[in-house]
Order: sequence, then C-alpha cells, then structure tokens
Amino acid sequence: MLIQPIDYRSPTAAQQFAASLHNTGFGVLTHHPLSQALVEQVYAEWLAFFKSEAKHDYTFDPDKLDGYFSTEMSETAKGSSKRDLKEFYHIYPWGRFPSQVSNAARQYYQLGAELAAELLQWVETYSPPAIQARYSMPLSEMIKDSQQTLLRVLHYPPLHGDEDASAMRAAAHGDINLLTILPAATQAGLQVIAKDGQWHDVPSDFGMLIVNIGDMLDEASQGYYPSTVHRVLNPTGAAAKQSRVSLPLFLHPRPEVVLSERHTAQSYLTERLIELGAIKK
Ligand SMILES: O=C(O)CCC(=O)C(=O)O
Ligand SMILES: [Fe+2]
Repeated sequence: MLIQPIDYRSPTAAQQFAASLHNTGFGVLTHHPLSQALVEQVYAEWLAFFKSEAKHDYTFDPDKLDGYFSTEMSETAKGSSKRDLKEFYHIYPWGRFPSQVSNAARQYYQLGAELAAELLQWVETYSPPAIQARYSMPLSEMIKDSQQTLLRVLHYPPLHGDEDASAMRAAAHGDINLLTILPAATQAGLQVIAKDGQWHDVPSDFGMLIVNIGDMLDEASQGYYPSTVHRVLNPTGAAAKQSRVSLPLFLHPRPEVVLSERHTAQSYLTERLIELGAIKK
C-alpha cells in the first residue's frame, strides 16, 4: 500500500504524518478528533439538499464563487476535455448558506480549520531547517482568521450509463490551496498517483481523515511537500447506482501572505483560477 494510515494518538504521529506527506503528498489519519457523527450528519443533510430543487436558489456568484455549482457548471480539470461528473456547494464564512440544512457544516468548518492548524504545525516542525527558514511565517499562522478557506460539499450523482466515455467523477488534478483535509467519503474511488506514475487507492475506510498537500504548500516548501495529482474514479456495478458525497476543506492563507519570492497567496490563486478558466483576466 502506498499510504499507511497513521494513528493520530500515537506519540510518533506528527513525524510519521510529515514523512507520509513528504513521500506521497498524502497522509491518512485514524482516531482523529473530528466527530464522525457530525460528518455523517453533514453527508445526510446535504445529500437531501442536492436532491431538492432548492439548490437552484443558491446558484454560485460568478465573482465571489460561493454557492451552488450544477453538473453543467462543474469544473473541468486542467488538461482534461470533459467536465467532471459532480455538483457542489462552496461554503465560505462570509458566503450564502442554505436555510434547508442545519449549522452542522459550519460547525465542521470550524473544527476542521482548528485541526488543520495543528497539522500545519506538524508539517512545519518536520520541515528540514533550510526549508523552514524560508517560510515567511509559521504555516499555521498563514491560515489564521482566513476568510478564504473553503468547505466544498460535493455530490457525485449516480451514473446512468449515458455519460461521455471519457468523463470522470473527478479527473486527475492537484489542489490549489495550502492543505486539504477530507473525511472518507460515502463511497470509495479516490486515487493518487505515485512517483512511478501508477495510480493507487487512497485508504478511505469510513472514519479516516485524508490530508493532502496543495500547490501553495508545494510552492512555499520548494517542493519538499509535493502537491500530488489525484482523481475520483467512476464506480461500476451496484455502486454506480449510488451517490457519492465528500467534504474537502481547502485551507487557504490570507491573501497577503507571502508564499515564496514569486508569489503571495493572492497572486498565486489568481494565476491558477485564470488557468482553470474560473475567472477572466
Ligand atoms: O471527492 C473526493 O474524494 C476528492 C475531491 C477532490 O479531490 C477535490 O474536490 O479537489
Ligand atoms: Fe482535489
């Protein structure tokens, strides 16, 4: 197995976790403090929301990018020709929030951001001194009070068999942000590419927490922590008739935070969103 799950409670968890992120761009935690009951509540409430027509009242704001993105408006990964087979909702602290769901997702946002700050401390502690010296501030401070951190509630609808042959639930991509944390989804399918170019399943038993490096941390650590390409496979057999729900929290620094000699978080994000066609020049 490419990625070994790590027990969050272990005295060597921080070191093992940082090593996993360095080697693969991914780290998987068991026995972490995020409440599984809360995650399940979010999955259930939001699945019902995605199955309702109410979602269309929250169509995303094209400038601010909060709100609901339908399958027709879904992302096309860089280098891919087909839209992903997914719909999703972007939750920001300042953004619109559906009245049809409880505050569970907002609560999760808060708890997830707190845990992420601790994980960033682990990442920092085990950065080689020469890399550490180049961080413009402690990594956990980069996300402090950030209004840019994004909770994406994702729904991959059941497949009907008439999808374009090359369209995927999520085509191969890297994340733009600093760090992503992702509770195991309601279904398998997440894969990561290894250094040898082979795809591997990411361990995702229910209750595990999957963490991956985004491009901004790759940039800030000069590649010591690599942003690794991942994808979500289309299910086959009985699983194809079921929805998949997942909940990535994308940790973004405050806009003015300096990532490297070349980039602030703001300049980096703008460059990437233009590349993705999400915003215009
Ligand atoms: O749904 C998943 O398991 C992963 C989603 C993902 O990689 C993303 O939205 O960036
Ligand atoms: Fe991703």
